Amino acid sequence: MTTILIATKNEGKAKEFKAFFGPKGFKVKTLNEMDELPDIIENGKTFTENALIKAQTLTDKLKMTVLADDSGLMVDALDGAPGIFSARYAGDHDDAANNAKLLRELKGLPLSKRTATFHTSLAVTSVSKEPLIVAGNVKGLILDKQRGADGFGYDPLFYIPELDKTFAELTPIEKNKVSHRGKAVQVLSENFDDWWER
Ligand SMILES: O=c1nc[nH]c2c1ncn2[C@H]1C[C@H](O)[C@@H](COP(=O)(O)OP(=O)(O)OP(=O)(O)O)O1
Ligand SMILES: [Mg+2]
Repeated sequence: MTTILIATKNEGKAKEFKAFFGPKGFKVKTLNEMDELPDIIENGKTFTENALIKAQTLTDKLKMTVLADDSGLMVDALDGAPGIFSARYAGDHDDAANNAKLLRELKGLPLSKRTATFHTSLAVTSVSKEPLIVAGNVKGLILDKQRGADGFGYDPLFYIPELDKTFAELTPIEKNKVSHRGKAVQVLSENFDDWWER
């Protein structure tokens, strides 16, 4: 059985990928189950570069098949910030502080000008293979206060007008149908088997 390592410590993310690779006959592991990890310097200028750096560094060191996700939020009124710096927007990796900072930065701006895009880049790497790279995006609006209790990160502020709900008001299955990560996984599912057999 081939093992695929999901290059994340975020169990919420990992769960979605386990649901995808488990039925394909892969044994799925996350970084939380590895004891020796190389230092990974995510110094890319794009989500895709960072996902690729994470995945390829782990494949090179561990000789394993690896999937890495790099994702984040781009707010139009902030010229695309926080972007690749989404996890550390307010300093630490702290969702509450990040959301508070986002609300401060957008204070007073009407809803129509609070447009934003969530992005996910996925990179899959394996020994002596070219990387497989896919992406997904979703557009929404940043509310002026949080709504909903599910999800993680910026979910309580990210509002989908068509659903009249934030990501934090959706079940995981509902979120997957419309989210950046759900769309990227959809594209992955259309390309993975061909790439793996190549
Ligand atoms: O669906 C999402 N719903 C809400 N927020 C989200 C989502 N997707 C990414 N985000 C935010 C959270 C974090 O502030 C940053 C991701 O950063 P990102 O480096 O990809 O993930 P991470 O550090 O949580 O986990 P890891 O690097 O171990 O995969 O963007
Ligand atoms: Mg991260």
